[in-house]
Amino acid sequence: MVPIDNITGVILAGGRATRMGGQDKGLIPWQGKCLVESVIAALRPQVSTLLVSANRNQLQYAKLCNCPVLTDTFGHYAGPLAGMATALQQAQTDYVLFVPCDSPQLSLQLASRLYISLINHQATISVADDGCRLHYVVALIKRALLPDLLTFLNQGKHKVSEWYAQHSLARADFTDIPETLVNVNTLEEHAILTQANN
Ligand SMILES: Nc1nc2c(ncn2[C@@H]2O[C@H](COP(=O)(O)OP(=O)(O)OP(=O)(O)O)[C@@H](O)[C@H]2O)c(=O)[nH]1
Repeated sequence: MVPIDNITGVILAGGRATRMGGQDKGLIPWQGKCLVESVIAALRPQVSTLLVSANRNQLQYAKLCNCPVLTDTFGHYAGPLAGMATALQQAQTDYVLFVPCDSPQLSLQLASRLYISLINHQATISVADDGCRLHYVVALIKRALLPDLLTFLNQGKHKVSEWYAQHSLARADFTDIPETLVNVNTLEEHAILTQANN
């Protein structure tokens, strides 16, 4: 059984979105709403508490998501790990499920697959694998890793894959539903995905 009561869900929305021309990705249109609203809808039933990690438009995120919005405390736009660290500090649960704000088709099996994989591999981090690549910011992480992450960041390091490589990492299999991990980084990808859903 997946311990939903013991999982905090965190939407990472604190990037610069340079490939999107600087537009805040979570707030771009998606099926008549903002993209982050689709992420929230998929994540909410799978976790006990929700948090958003953002470095701009915090009021808008708070209204749309109806949950606390955290601003990175480890440098401005220092990368996803900075948002993860801030969220791990705030979370009260043993597990924290991170998702990006730009993946509008997330599976309702996300938490269960990541959790089962983490337990089966006796890992501390579980990452979604679509068969072609790992989605580093779709991950279930044990909150107990916070001190280690702080040490890593305090060394001036920011690379997600480098930090993960220092830990026991499980790969959760999403090869049967890779479309649930698709994210939109550019206006072109946004247009293609919008068209595919019409
Ligand atoms: N909290 C926080 N989240 C971040 C930060 N950088 C990236 N993210 C989030 O992490 C996820 C993956 O980020 P990327 O798409 O690789 O980077 P990005 O800055 O959003 O976009 P590009 O500038 O186009 O690479 C997205 O959901 C981002 O919002 C950051 O500095 N802080």
